[in-house]
Amino acid sequence: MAAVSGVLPQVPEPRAAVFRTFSKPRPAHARRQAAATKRKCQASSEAPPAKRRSKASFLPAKKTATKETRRTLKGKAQKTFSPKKSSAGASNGNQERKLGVKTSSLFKNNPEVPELPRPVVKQVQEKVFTSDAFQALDLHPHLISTINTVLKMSSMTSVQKQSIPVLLEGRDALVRSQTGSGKTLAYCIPVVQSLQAMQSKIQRGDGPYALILVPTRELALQSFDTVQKLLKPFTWIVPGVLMGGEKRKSEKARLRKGINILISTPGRLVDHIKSTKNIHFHQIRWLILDEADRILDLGFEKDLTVILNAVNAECQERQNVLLSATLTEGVARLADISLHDPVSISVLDESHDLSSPESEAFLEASPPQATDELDGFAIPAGLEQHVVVVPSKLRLVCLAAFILQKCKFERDQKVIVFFSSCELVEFHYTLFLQTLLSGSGALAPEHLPSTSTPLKFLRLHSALEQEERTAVFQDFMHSRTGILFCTDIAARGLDLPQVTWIVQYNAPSSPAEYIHRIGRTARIGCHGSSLLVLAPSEAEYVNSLASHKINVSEMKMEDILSVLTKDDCFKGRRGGGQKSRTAGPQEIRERATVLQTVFEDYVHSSEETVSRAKKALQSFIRAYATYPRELKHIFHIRLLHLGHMAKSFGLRDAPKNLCASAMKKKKANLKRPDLQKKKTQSKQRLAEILRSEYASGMETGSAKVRKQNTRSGPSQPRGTARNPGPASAEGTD
Ligand SMILES: Nc1ncnc2c1ncn2[C@@H]1O[C@H](COP(=O)(O)OP(=O)(O)OP(=O)(O)O)[C@@H](O)[C@H]1O
Repeated sequence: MAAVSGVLPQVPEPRAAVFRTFSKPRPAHARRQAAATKRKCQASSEAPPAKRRSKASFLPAKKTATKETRRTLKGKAQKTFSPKKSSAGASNGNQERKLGVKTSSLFKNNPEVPELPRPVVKQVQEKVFTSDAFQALDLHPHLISTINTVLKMSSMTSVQKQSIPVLLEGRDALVRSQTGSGKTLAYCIPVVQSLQAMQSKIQRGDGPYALILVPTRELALQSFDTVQKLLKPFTWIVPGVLMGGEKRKSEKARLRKGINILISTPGRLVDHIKSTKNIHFHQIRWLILDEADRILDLGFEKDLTVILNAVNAECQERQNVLLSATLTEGVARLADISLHDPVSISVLDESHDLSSPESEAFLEASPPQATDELDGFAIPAGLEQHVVVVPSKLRLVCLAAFILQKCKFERDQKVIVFFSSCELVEFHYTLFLQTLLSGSGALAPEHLPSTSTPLKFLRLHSALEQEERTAVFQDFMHSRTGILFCTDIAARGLDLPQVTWIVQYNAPSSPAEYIHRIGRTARIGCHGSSLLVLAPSEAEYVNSLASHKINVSEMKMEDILSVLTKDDCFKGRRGGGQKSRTAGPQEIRERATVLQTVFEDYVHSSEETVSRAKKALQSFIRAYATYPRELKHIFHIRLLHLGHMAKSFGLRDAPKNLCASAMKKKKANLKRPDLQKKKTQSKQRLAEILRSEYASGMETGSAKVRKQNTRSGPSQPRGTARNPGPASAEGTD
């Protein structure tokens, strides 16, 4: 068992203070220094993480931007929404008049789709499997037979082959390998092996021997499931999971009885540390941080400090293991000073020669050197990445066409679509449910897609009731087909079998999140594809990805839209009911316009639906404002055409007060100091909401917001979440 390090060098980053507490209690002067840094951290951690910190605002940053936006809005009012003027070509205008729709031209006045940069990058790759069987390891025979018969696995993956022996030796470790390469078992097997082998047999009442922290509730359930299976022959070791959304009382009871391998989200564990007498850590032998880079994110800092202080106060020696597909140099540096003699395990193959022995993995005794983000992360070999550039007005029809293509005209497709906020998920989920599903929609029954494969829409985000969240997760997990709309809560760690496509409808806020999102497909040596949707002004993002060794190939929007010619439910009245044999660009445009009209008709069918669309648009703009500084030159509100963007929410007009009212409010607030205090409070509340995924679900702040949203009661669509409120641009909703 590794002894943990003593006095640590001073590290300026606030995160370092948290990380230091991996160590056992330190001398007084170091403690004083750490306390001061911790106070600083705590103060700073009141605010949401830097990339989410910018206040949810849709105010243009500069005067010039204001002018531009006004011009945009004015222009929009003049140019669009007049059936006479609408022109996807003259014939399209005719068609619209015939249909009596108010849809403006989707294909006019769009910015030119730029030629995409084609940087040549050599992607980092890893070999997933080895030829070595688990029998090669020094494991209890019952554990091996459980792996073989219950988990139905025979040979080890590269990361398992490298990690398991090292961890069984008692070393601290930093483990990095690509998504879907078997990291969960890489730490679960050594934990179970070491605990079952303890000389004095573990008693349930001893409490936790291993603490596994994961960022989301679904991941907690998933890891719990794996541990439970491995423990089948070792019934005296009791696993347990703590996560937000469950009744605190029942968790307390389970803690009282005893949990030996405790899997938890940080927020919920902190709640129990603060409020549950029966929780103690004096037996802890293992501390595991799965998705370590996420857990060490600023948003978790406060919780992690509480947890590590509680553990350090009671336990002197333990093994620390940090794992992720995207361990950055920053995390490695912190680990270097905090862990005891850690081993860095990185399964990399930059040579692309997957057959060479060196390609399997390399192992360094010390110091740990997780590759810097800039060096690139490994991407599964079976993953084909695509990008499509779509003018803002056409985003919605393009997404719908892509989904129809995959899930209606192809078999056994399972698609995950990532959005940047809960509100966006809710809006698109309801819209597609109401318009594209038989019997429920704005399309007249004879105009419904003659779905051979029925479409199945699901959605997952942190504002759903836990019960529904778990049900959706299980449903999608066991479905052969389906479309899951979600936020980044589904981006990390989830192992959903047979996902064929990942769509990033809103671009992620970092290359790491890009890697984790696409990593929900092409797992454990399988094949899969991903599609990133960009606006013309965002095309430069391809270069940004390339600088992280991420290679995407272009897909053409016209090719995606052409699926609409496969089903005559999208045909206008012109040209009778026959299926068109030769679908030219004009035909595609007309059909896209019909589909857009269906969306717009639904959105404008009631004040309620218009209001929801407006809120979703606002949520999009707020999330857009949270891209980190280094991406602001690509993702900046000033670069967006709000009128065009409104169209992608089925709105016929850009909400006029979108910018103006927000600006008025800001000016008025500046003159009223009494409101400044309120503003700070609401900022804090926003921070709470942003972090709700990791919270216990018992905080008063977030509960209030949920309650407010519940009040909308009957007006909410079926199954609508309690709080699809403001959410971050990534994984914290
Ligand atoms: N040795 C093995 N043989 C066959 N399948 C395996 C093996 N090890 C793990 N798997 C399976 O591979 C899948 C991915 O494993 P896991 O979820 O642990 O990946 P991961 O590396 O943690 O991914 P992520 O980085 O996305 O969290 C799971 O379905 C798991 O059951």
